[in-house]
Amino acid sequence: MGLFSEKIDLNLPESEISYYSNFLKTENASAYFKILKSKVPWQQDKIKVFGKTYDQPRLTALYGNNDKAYSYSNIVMRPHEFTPELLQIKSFVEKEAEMEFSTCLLNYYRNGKDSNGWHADDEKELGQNPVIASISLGAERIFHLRNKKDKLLKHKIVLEHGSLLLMAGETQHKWHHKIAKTSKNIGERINLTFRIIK
Ligand SMILES: O=C(O)CCC(=O)C(=O)O
Ligand SMILES: [Fe+2]
Repeated sequence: MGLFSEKIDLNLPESEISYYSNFLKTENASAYFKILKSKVPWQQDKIKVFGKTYDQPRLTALYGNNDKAYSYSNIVMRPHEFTPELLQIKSFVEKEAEMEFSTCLLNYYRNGKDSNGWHADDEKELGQNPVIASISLGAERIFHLRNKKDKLLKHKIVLEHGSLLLMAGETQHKWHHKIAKTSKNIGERINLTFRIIK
């Protein structure tokens, strides 16, 4: 893990969110990016919006230590077996979060046009008050948070290469989050979100 990793608590109401820049050393983060980009069987899912079918604006993959599927927005994902690199990252994250995860959902944002719309990770198979641990590799993207009840209550944070974002407590019940599209000419990004699927 990075020598200068520093924990920042976001201190937003109705949430428990902390951010660690340089959670992974830059060179390790770059090596993970490269190997995951080439090794992961990235899949293109379809989403349905008002009855029309579109390509989801990013590629994804699911890894898990059980065979439990993960379903969200009409997509059912089946897990692959963890690879050595993912198990290594998982163990770093577990040490910081002081808990074990069963599953990792990976997102591959090919450029600034790829995105992840407003949502909460509140599916019932994630359990009550799920802890979500999110590692960012590659291009920086802005992570937007918006309170579900008070939509004027918003926050944003830049997710840097090698960073860790931890969301816990009632965050998923009270807040939505998204990765917005950007017209900036930016590179690719891989995101890993560790979860427990029951
Ligand atoms: O790419 C990110 O940082 C967020 C991913 C996310 O919210 C999700 O997969 O549920
Ligand atoms: Fe999410």
